[in-house]
Amino acid sequence: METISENACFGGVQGVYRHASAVLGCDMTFGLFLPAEARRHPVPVLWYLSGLTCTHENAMTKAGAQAHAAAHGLALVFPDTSPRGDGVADDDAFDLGQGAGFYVNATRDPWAKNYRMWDYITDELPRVLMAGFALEEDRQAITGHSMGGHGALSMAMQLPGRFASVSAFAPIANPTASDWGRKQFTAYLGADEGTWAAHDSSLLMLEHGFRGDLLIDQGASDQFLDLLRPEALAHAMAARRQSGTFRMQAGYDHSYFFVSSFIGEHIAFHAKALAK
Ligand SMILES: N[C@@H](CCC(=O)N[C@@H](CS)C(=O)NCC(=O)O)C(=O)O
Repeated sequence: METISENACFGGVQGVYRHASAVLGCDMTFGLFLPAEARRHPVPVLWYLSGLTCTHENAMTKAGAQAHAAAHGLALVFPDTSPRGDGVADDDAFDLGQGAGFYVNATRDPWAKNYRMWDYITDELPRVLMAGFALEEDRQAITGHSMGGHGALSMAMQLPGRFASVSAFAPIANPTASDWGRKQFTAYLGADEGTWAAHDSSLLMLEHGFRGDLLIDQGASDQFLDLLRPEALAHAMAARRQSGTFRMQAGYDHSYFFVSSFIGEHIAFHAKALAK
């Protein structure tokens, strides 16, 4: 693993690191914030999965998360959103290919060779992190924005016991019924919609729910509401009688101004769940 940068940040360190990913078949870059406590003992960790067009850098520089993580003694992981590089398949559209891995393991060409973001986030990167840094493997939580909210919710529901809590900012809540989902699942997973359900938070909510603490924030003035379909997840939570909070935030759009407005509440929410 190569250190790209390490900067002092709220008493801790904001690092950026690169490693060779065997799962994705390319080099991957991630951001990791370690609070001051990590110098003395392993600390709990909050994963932040980003949305379309993002690298590890967007949330790391725009969400304003580090001050809150430092206050609660939490580490933050900021992974990239897809495999990268000249030899990795891509598409001209911003919502397919590099920057748009959708947190699935692709089974269709040309994507199958590198696009295994599910395995990367749930298996390979955790092993890299736990081996290399002072992190507590049994105290993890997950959040994400948009496509990353979809990834966070899917992983939390599919991996019971892994995450104490899950939250999401404007998640792609019902991708099997949205052009942010149907297009990508057709490309990555093929036309058989039976394989898609495992990656739809509203369907997973109806089938599994989440055993742990759950918080969703959605801007009521989000320009992508018709693609995100928050109502499907809200209906599923009610039908499942899922404990948790779903908030429509008046006036907020899809941007990082929305994320940064509520990140402090999300981090406090995860810190409380991780302290149980
Ligand atoms: N570029 C796309 C929108 C992409 C977009 O809004 N991406 C969100 C996540 S879905 C994001 O976080 N963008 C990067 C940023 O704001 O830093 C468009 O104009 O339609």
